[in-house]
Amino acid sequence: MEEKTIAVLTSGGDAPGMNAAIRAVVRAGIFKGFRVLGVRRGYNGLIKGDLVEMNLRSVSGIIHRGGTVLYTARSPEFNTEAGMQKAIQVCRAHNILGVVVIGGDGSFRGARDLSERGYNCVGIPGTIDNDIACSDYTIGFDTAMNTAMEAVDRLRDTSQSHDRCSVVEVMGRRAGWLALRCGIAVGATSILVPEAPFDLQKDVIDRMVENQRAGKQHFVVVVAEGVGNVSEIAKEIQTRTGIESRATVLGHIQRGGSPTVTDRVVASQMGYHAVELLSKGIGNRVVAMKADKVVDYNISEALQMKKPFDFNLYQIAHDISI
Ligand SMILES: Nc1ncnc2c1ncn2[C@@H]1O[C@H](COP(=O)(O)OP(=O)(O)OP(=O)(O)O)[C@@H](O)[C@H]1O
Ligand SMILES: O=P(O)(O)OC[C@H]1O[C@](O)(CO)[C@@H](O)[C@@H]1O
Ligand SMILES: [Mg+2]
Repeated sequence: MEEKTIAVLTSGGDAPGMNAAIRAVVRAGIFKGFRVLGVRRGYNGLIKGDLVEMNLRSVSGIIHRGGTVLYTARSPEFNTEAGMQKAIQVCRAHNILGVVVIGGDGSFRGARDLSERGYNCVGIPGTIDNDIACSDYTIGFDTAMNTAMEAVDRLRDTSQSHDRCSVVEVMGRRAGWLALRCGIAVGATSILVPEAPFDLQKDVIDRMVENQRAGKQHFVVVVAEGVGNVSEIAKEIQTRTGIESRATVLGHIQRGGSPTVTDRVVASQMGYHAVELLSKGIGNRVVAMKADKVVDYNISEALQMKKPFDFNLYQIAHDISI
């Protein structure tokens, strides 16, 4: 009798906690009697057949490590019918009946397409952006927030010593979740996110001047990547307020590092749940966290959902930062 085989891959930007998810998938898979294959470098590995046999020990000592031991990639080829067909041939050749895809929304589109062609896929939200609409939480978000917060705490030390304004860019091309929470945690004077329109004069400059009159001498402005160029924003702030302003881009530092407890635990729960679905012959699902419960959704439905930005928290940040 042929062995039942499942595969696991990581795709899109890496996120701390992806390794914990891989570990859970491999261990749960073996526990449920599957042969488990690791696919290297996302969908590129599925196209090329870059597969590695996973056993209980191949995921030892990785739960605390950032990045992904399976490597990750963005694969334009998988987005084409020819690329998809190559991947299907590889799945067929290795008798793969299901694939766990750990990644973001783009990766889930690939998982949906593969499911529609007969290969059960289950997505696990792994991205520091927390921008998966169907899930309250995405693996990597907590670690990234803490990394960004610690970095801005350090910036604050120097901006305080020099009576400066620190304009800090945190990651998030289309999502301001990281900026919002990090901004509150560091007591930023202003937080700029792509979801909320802003007026530089009213929402940043006037607030700084008002705060300065009340005795504040240093400032932190947190800006999400998608909002615009932080060097230009810093220059504009300096010109209009006369307060010396410096820009810092935190960049990929936010994607690395050892995952927090939250990321390790959520990754373990989601990995286990994904394997449970596959073991019941269920695919075309995204695992999600809703009100502290692990649930799952149809991928197409999940991709159509909208995640309303937390304007209430945004307002709180605004009101308590004067
Ligand atoms: N519409 C699609 N159809 C098939 N595959 C897709 C599609 N969109 C994306 N993919 C595949 O998923 C990969 C990852 O997508 P993307 O680069 O958008 O990252 P992501 O998973 O959204 O993660 P993040 O945005 O957090 O970095 C793409 O390189 C591609 O291989
Ligand atoms: O590392 P790359 O490919 O430049 O992608 C950067 C993007 O990926 C993310 O880190 C999400 O994975 C976004 O916050 C950021 O905009
Ligand atoms: Mg994405």
